[in-house]
Amino acid sequence: MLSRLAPRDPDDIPFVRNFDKWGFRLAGYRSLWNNSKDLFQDAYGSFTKHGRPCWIPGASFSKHLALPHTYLPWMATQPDSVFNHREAFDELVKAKWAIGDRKYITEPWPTKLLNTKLRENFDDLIKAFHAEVQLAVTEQLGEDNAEWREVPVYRAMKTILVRASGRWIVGKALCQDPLFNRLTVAYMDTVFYVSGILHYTPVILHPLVGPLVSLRQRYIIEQAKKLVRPGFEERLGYLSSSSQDAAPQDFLYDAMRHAYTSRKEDFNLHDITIYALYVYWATCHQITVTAASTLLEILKSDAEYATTTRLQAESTQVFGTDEPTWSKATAARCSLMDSTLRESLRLHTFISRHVFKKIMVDGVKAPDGTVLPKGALTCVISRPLHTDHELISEGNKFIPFRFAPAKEIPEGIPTDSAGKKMTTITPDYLPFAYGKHACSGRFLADVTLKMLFTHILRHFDVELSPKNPCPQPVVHREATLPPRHALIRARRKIKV
Ligand code: HEM
Repeated sequence: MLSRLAPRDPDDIPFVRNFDKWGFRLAGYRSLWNNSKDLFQDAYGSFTKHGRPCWIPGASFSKHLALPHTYLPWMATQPDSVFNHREAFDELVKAKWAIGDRKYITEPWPTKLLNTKLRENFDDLIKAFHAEVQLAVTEQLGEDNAEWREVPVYRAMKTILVRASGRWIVGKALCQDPLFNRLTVAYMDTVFYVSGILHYTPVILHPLVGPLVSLRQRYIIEQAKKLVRPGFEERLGYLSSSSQDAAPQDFLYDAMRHAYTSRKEDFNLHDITIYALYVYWATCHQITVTAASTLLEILKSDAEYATTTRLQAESTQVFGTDEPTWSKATAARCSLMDSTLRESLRLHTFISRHVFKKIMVDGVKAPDGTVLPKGALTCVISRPLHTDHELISEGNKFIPFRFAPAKEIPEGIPTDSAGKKMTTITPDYLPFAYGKHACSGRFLADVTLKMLFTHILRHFDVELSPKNPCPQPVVHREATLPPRHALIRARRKIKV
């Protein structure tokens, strides 16, 4: 039935809210600016939920093609030469201005390097993160076991995760340098600032506006290069040495070695610094949003679900009272924590759409016969899908343990979603995207988030600050973020 109704000509694909028509066009772009939540809900409810693609208002006064999530298994079989995610990201992020150049996104080698590291050195990455996370948490939450410390949760999570991830990105010395970490955070924030402004600037003006809005980013890169230089020079020595055993095991060295042997044009301080900053942005931003949102939700849901008590009990059951030993296997045993994280990702992903691709060729035909136009930037609308009451009960409510194995779900909690893991991707759960370019770091994110929260809950009393008893996520244009100034208070537990 659907295939008979499917548009055979790309020009027949419908527009949400008729935004192609005069009178509706401006309203469409205005909604993207000030009410994207309702706009995406309409596109999902009227079209994509029912298996039909539609055009939605897109970046820089363009249009994007929202595809039904039911296309995903078919899309996953298509090569990058048909659906390309790097080209889509370049267009969305405006990499030339926001990152420093297009190549940092479009070149596949840094991601390949990272994927190899994630595959072959997973345990070393966990060890590096573990070594740093305890110091980073103490730095943010303090050591006082008498007085509460008020902590801005989003900033604290960002600082902790940047410092701890830095251990495997740039090594111990640099990841403990507060100035370098501040520059890294500033770089990450400026990526969004620059791409956000260009998102709402007509393309024709980008060559004028781009250089101006990216001035700050270029300054940050120059400052970061000064701090990376000693580590860069130290690593140069190892490149020519016959013994690699003593060489640093971080991304900085991996990137230098790769550029030295296979990519001479990138073998310089400038490019290697930006590749490292780009890796921070790609690996730390989403995990920070998840960490801050999850901590706030754990505390907000405590009264109804005894969330902190149950998570603490689980950690004692899995690890006893000794310092936990972390691996994929021990993390997998923390099923209540796993469920809490999946619930947080379901409700609080940073953006409302996922699986961005650019169609690279003519005549691409979807399984229902719809012909998709070359050049279109496609996405799958995710937030309304994640919260659809027909797919999940009480879809808009944070229910921390709903995904735990059925026998562990406390009484009174819906069991229709039992047994789904945080890292298991399906066409209706897209925080990590879908297909062969889905997040390859999700298993590391899984272990590191569990490590972080387990450490906090075991060593600190934590509660919401009385100054903000019920902090709510903030919708900013297309992004949903934890409230920037939300405070928690923390106090070190007294050792017994
Ligand atoms: C909660 C935390 C995280 C979320 C929600 C997340 C989400 C995502 C998403 C949506 C993509 C797909 C982008 C696309 O459609 O092309 C992605 C890609 C990727 N992520 Fe994550 N990510 C997280 C943490 C991490 C971490 C900690 C790492 C590494 C240590 C990582 C490494 C990667 C890599 C390498 C890719 C590119 C995969 C490829 O292109 O083949 N991510 N991530």
